[in-house]
Amino acid sequence: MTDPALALTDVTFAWPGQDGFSLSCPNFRMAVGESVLLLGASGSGKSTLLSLVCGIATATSGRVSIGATDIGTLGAGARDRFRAEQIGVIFQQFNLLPYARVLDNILLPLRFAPKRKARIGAPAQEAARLCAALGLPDGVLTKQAGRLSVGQQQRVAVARALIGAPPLIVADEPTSALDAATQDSFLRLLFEQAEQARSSLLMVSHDERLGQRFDRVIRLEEIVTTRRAAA
Ligand SMILES: Nc1ncnc2c1ncn2[C@@H]1O[C@H](COP(=O)(O)OP(=O)(O)OP(=O)(O)O)[C@@H](O)[C@H]1O
Repeated sequence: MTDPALALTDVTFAWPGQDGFSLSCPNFRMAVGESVLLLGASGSGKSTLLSLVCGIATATSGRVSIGATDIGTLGAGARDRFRAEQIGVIFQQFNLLPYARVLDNILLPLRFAPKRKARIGAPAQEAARLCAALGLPDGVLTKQAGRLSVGQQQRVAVARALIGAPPLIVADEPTSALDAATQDSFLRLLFEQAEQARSSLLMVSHDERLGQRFDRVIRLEEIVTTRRAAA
């Protein structure tokens, strides 16, 4: 039997601190190649859940598995390497290095992921292919990332997540800064490239209009129970 792309089983987690926010997720699974949109209001715990999926935060109890690997069994260094190899992350604020060239930003995850790098013959050519497929202009690879428009930076963040075809792409509100027409073309390009790489795609958003393209649309409260320690 094939392992799911992602499986959360009996997961609990609490942020430290007096007004600690905690959540539990008894069971959430994504099949290989599946696309899922998780909807939730601001502050409902979407980014917290993604941090658990990426191993940036570690569950207090339960299991978070990517493919066959329970990431809770990995030490901090091994978890960082595993994330670089297996997960393409698109952050809400893109997290590009503004003074570095676009090319260096896109190739950054490969530096920590030799197997992901080995999947590509020529990294610079693959970066150029992704930029063209994502509608970025010729010559963009040598530009400083911080000098691009917001929409272009968003596309660079997608190219960085997709390079080397990681099995799982995780995206935190990646369209929040775009107008409706740009959102649509951005999502189309993201889906095309994720499908080509056969990556599963987990996106969180508060925007219900994004749902049409996804295999499944789930409200966070369907899979997660949250609590705040202090009222
Ligand atoms: N690093 C942190 N340390 C302590 N508490 C945190 C931390 N990050 C988030 N929280 C708590 O977790 C709660 C949920 O936040 P989270 O960012 O997961 O929600 P969200 O649904 O992604 O919100 P938004 O849509 O506004 O980004 C917050 O209200 C906050 O109290």
